[in-house]
Amino acid sequence: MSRSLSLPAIAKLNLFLHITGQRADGYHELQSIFQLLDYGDTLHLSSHSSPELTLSCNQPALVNDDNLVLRAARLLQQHTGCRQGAQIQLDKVLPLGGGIGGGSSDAASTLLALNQLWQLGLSQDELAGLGLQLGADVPIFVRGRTAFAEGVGEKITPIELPSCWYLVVTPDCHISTKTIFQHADLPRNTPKVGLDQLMEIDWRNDCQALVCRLYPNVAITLQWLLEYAPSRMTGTGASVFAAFSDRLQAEAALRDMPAFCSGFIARGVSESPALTALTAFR
Ligand SMILES: C[C@](O)(CO)[C@H](O)COP(=O)(O)OP(=O)(O)OC[C@H]1O[C@@H](n2ccc(N)nc2=O)[C@H](O)[C@@H]1O
Ligand SMILES: Nc1ncnc2c1ncn2[C@@H]1O[C@H](COP(=O)(O)OP(=O)(O)OP(=O)(O)O)[C@@H](O)[C@H]1O
Repeated sequence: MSRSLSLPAIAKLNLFLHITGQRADGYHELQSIFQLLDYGDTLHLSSHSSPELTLSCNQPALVNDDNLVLRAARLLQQHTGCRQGAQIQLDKVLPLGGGIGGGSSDAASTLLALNQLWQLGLSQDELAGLGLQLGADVPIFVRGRTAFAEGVGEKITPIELPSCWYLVVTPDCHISTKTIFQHADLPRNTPKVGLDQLMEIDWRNDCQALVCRLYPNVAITLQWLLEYAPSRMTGTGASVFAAFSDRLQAEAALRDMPAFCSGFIARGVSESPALTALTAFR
């Protein structure tokens, strides 16, 4: 029997990002707050009884075997031995390589949706574990909560933050996460501190100074946004963001952004709209 489901795949911001060490396998240990937003891509999925997986996308260049949507679907088939397949359409709106987790969120929503459509009954812990094999940012989207995160981002403590509007602006440079994490000049020894203390100090992103040096357009964009409100970079860039209590103020800034940028405004949410949609589907 064919079943269908549409799920959002929303963006995240790293409200701060501390790099606290490096593991033996090269991955970096972090402390961060992942703020989920109510804005992102949409996935439309239909299951069928043969194992083929097909992907279509409004950005045809993203249709390839390495797309995280297909990698997530294949991983789920391999892990469970499931012989069902799916036709998946990805409506992509999030910028690529923006530090807002677009690909990771697509992967997480694919895992959540196919677990439902194929009636696999995997727990959230199992799906988060599978997600971690695809990328460090995938588990947070599987769990679907704004959270304080440690480890490589997989040790998650949900938190409630005051609701506000975020302006997210992405300059026209594509930054590879791997390149930044492998750079010799990246600071890697910020001391680990408790969440209570982190809520008291000024927030910063340990990747920001290096990225601004390597990509002048990120530095220019940040300087521009700082005229409106306290601003920072998210993840390994290239996007920068600022919080506003009033949407109109965020809109005024968006109208003025540098010509080489794209941007959007979104509300910070405690629960991912993907999780909300999934609960309604059950
Ligand atoms: C910067 C963040 O976005 C913060 O949320 C994430 O840590 C990045 O997560 P991601 O994009 O899912 O990254 P992955 O696809 O897992 O890793 C890409 C590459 O970045 C490096 N990497 C990534 C995450 C991490 N904690 N340490 C690392 O050193 C690794 O070299 C890896 O090969
Ligand atoms: N579904 C997908 N959407 C976007 N990019 C994808 C997808 N699948 C694979 N990719 C590849 O991953 C690269 C990085 O994409 P993504 O948008 O997730 O970066 P990012 O926002 O920097 O992520 P993060 O915040 O997790 O570091 C893209 O350039 C693209 O080649």
